[in-house]
This record gives sequence, C-alpha cells and structure tokens, in this order.
Amino acid sequence: MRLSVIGCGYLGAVHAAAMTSLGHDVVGIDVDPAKIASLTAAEPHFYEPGLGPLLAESVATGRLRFSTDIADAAGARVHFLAVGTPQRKDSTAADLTHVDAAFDGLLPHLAAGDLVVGKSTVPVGTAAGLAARLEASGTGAELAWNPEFLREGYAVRDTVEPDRLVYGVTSDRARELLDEVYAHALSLAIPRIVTDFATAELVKVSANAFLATKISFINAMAEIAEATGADVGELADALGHDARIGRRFLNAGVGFGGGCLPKDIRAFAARAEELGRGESLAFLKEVDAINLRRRDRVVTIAQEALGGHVHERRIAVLGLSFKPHSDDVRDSPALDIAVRLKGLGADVRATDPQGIANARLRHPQLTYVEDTRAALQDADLVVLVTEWPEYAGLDPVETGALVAGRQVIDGRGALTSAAWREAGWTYHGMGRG
Ligand SMILES: NC(=O)C1=CN([C@@H]2O[C@H](COP(=O)(O)OP(=O)(O)OC[C@H]3O[C@@H](n4cnc5c(N)ncnc54)[C@H](O)[C@@H]3O)[C@@H](O)[C@H]2O)C=CC1
Ligand SMILES: O=C(O)[C@H]1O[C@H](OP(=O)(O)OP(=O)(O)OC[C@H]2O[C@@H](n3ccc(=O)[nH]c3=O)[C@H](O)[C@@H]2O)[C@H](O)[C@@H](O)[C@@H]1O
Repeated sequence: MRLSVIGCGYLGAVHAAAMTSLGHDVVGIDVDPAKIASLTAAEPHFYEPGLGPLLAESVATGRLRFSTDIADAAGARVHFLAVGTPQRKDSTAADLTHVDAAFDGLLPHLAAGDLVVGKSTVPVGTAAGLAARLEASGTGAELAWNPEFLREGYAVRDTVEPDRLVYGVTSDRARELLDEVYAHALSLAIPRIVTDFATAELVKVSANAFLATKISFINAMAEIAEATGADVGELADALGHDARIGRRFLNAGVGFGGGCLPKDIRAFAARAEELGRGESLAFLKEVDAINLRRRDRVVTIAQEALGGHVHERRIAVLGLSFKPHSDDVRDSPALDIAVRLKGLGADVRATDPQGIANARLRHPQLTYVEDTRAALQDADLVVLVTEWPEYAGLDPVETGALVAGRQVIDGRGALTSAAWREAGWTYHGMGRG
C-alpha cells in the first residue's frame, strides 16, 4: 500500500523505514531539509540501533523516498502524522502547532478515500477536532488515531512487532485499511484494540503516566530507603516477584527523562484541568516532583562527597543521553546533572557513547570527552547517570587506578556496590545499601 509519513524524527523515520520493510511503498516528509538529505542518503540523523541497516535496505528497494514537499504525500492511501508535540513554552500543555501545520499542509493533497492516521501523542479531544475539520474540508478523506508505543533504543523491533495495536476509528473501512497496513503484526496475533478516538488518545497518555508513576513510586521508596538504611534494589526485586506488580520499571535512580514521559505527564495533567478534572490527575504533579528531586539529590550527594568543596573539583559524568542505546538528550537527567555540577564551578568531564553531539548543541559550555578513560582520569568523583553497558561493566580496580579520588555516585543502580567497596571506593547508591 502507498503510505506517507509526515514528520521524520525519532518516531517517523523508524516508522517509514519499518513500513517499507513490511512491503509498503512509503514517502517520508519533513520540514527539515538536513534530516531529509540525510535520510535520502540512507543515513539516520539520530542513533537508533538497527535503523541504519533497515534504512539502507528500505531505500535500496526504491519503495522508500523522502521529501520536504508535502505535495509528495499525494497519491498515498494512508497518511501518518508523526510530528512533534513538545511542551508549550508558556505552560505545561502540549504544543499542537506542528500537528496543525502538518494537517493543514496535507489537506489540499488528500483524495476521497484517503485515511489520515494520527500517531503523535496528543491531548484527548484532538482527534475529534481534526476529524471535524477533515469532514468540513469536503475531501472525502477520513481520520483514525493510532498511537505509538515504541521505546527509543528498541524502536525498530517495537514498530515491527508492537505489544499491541490501538485503533481509534469511526468506520469499518478505516479499520480495514489499518489492518492492511499492519498485516504483518496481525499475522503474529499481536493484540489489536479497536475503539473510539478519545479512548485511543487516552491509552497512549495513560500508559506513559503509569510508567512514570511506577518509576516515581520506586524513587519515593529510594528516598525512604536512604533515610532508613534499607536497600531499594533488593526492595524492587522483592516487589517484582509479585506478578501483579512486576519488576520492570522499578529501577530507582536519577529518574525518567526523554522527549516523552516528562512532557506527556505534564500535558495530561494540563488537559485534565481544562476538562475540569484537575483533581483526577493531581498526583501526576507529585510524580513529576519526585522525579525532579532525584536530580537535586545527586547534586547534594556530590557536594557532600566532596566535603562541600565542588569548585574546580574534577567530576567525571558518565552518560548524557536520557537512557542507554539512544543519543536523545531531551529532558535528560544525565545532562541536567552535568550542567548543574558545572554551574557550581566543578571541572566536569562529561562523556557518552552517542549523546555528545546533541548535548553539545544544547550546552556548549560543558567539557565533553569522547573516551571514557580520559573522562575518568584524575577525577575526584565519578557520577554514573546513564547505564550504558560500558559504564556498568567498568572494573573498579582499573578505574580506581585512573581517578584522583575513589568516590562514585551510582545514579542508575548499575554497579555492584560490594565489588566497588572492596576496591576501596566510597559507593553512593541513592537508596541502595
Ligand atoms: N520518540 C519516541 O520514542 C516516541 C514519540 N512519540 C510521539 O511522536 C511524536 C513525534 O515524536 P519524535 O519523533 O520523538 O519527535 P521529533 O522531534 O524527533 O520528530 C518530529 C519531526 O517532525 C518534523 N516536523 C515538524 N513540523 C512538521 C510539519 N509541519 N511537516 C512535516 N514535518 C514536520 C520535525 O522537523 C521533526 O523531524 C510526538 O508526539 C511524541 O510524543 C510516541 C511514541 C514514541
Ligand atoms: O511515548 C513515548 O515516546 C515512549 O515513552 C517511553 O519510551 P522511552 O522514552 O523511549 O524510554 P523508556 O524506556 O520508557 O525510559 C524512559 C525514562 O525512564 C527511565 N527509567 C526507566 C525504567 C526504570 O525502571 N527507571 C527509570 O528511571 C529511563 O532511564 C528513561 O530516562 C515509553 O516506554 C514508550 O512506550 C513510549 O512510546
């Protein structure tokens, strides 16, 4: 089937390449000429494991092309809207400027029978508004809402074989078209929920709200563990054995970041207020506050570890991206912590296997070091804030020979505390014993 994907960022570029690999004929559209140039050359403009080869294969088939001209979406039967919905500058609500611009740009190029499919994460009620505009346009095109649940770092697999498909539709025809698009996933008996627009929109934001709440729950437990000498890692393991709770997303540490969880819980709470149901989601403000406190806590531990003298002390910050296997530094706890320590006058040496270029664009004042050993050299304090395997696998004895002071803050529960202590390190575990 001929598809268009409008917005070729972390979500759209993967979606376009993955849909081509499943046999569709795809055009990816983006307003950013640099992104389109790089995708056309089959070079991803961001780091995502597996995307490079997938893009190369897909472009080579001749069934995937990219363009900055929205007119090139004409002729596609299904049009995916995958543009960004960041936090507004003047409030915590979602900024729908890009969704509106993409939708308005697409309208003149739609034909009767086309299906416009929203993938971006939007406030509940957005789809109904767009559907009304589509109806009034007289194009004969229809709207569906099909939220995306992929995780960065696993985006290719999550796109090809998602945990579930959610269709917000108002007709059998829209469902049938989506079934055709997702024939591969359906052949694997992946669950498919067919529902209305509002429920589809809400599944997305409530899933992210639940995940964020789970992380802040365990981080609240970490605060209590720190005050009582309990071990939040063992607590999480014990809780996780209860199948009703589950162990996943119970890793305490510096908390959640990224281009989605933080802005999505804020936008969801803001939408609830608009709906006169602010009290229903008031707890999400607490989830956000607990999360942001974790960043403060690392800075406090660093100050204490250095005896209150942070100025000009050398600190190795291991990690900049918001999670491993990604170069995304949007709302990254790691980058935030590096910037704050630098702001206190520390001589910060920050490193990351993939995130340095994006971090440098945002914070050119930081000192970035490509090589982990160079970042560790002569450090008075080591702060691990993104659990890349190469940091989790550091040898405490070898690392001890590089640094000036054997003090480590394990902001991700990635290190084996006993081994580090045995090697003469003072281990700060943020709630781990
Ligand atoms: N990144 C992720 O892992 C996931 C993201 N989402 C949601 O998907 C949406 C997109 O997120 P990302 O891909 O991360 O954002 P992004 O910022 O990486 O990509 C958005 C792209 O849209 C382009 N764009 C903006 N206005 C446009 C227009 N009028 N026409 C064509 N292109 C336009 C931008 O240039 C950019 O490349 C957001 O709503 C996000 O919440 C949902 C699930 C996963
Ligand atoms: O809407 C989105 O964009 C996506 O947001 C998240 O995916 P992602 O942001 O890629 O990353 P996650 O794996 O969810 O991690 C988010 C943050 O939580 C942190 N985290 C995760 C798990 C945990 O136990 N503890 C913890 O602090 C991670 O380090 C990271 O900073 C959701 O997991 C996806 O399902 C969703 O599609």
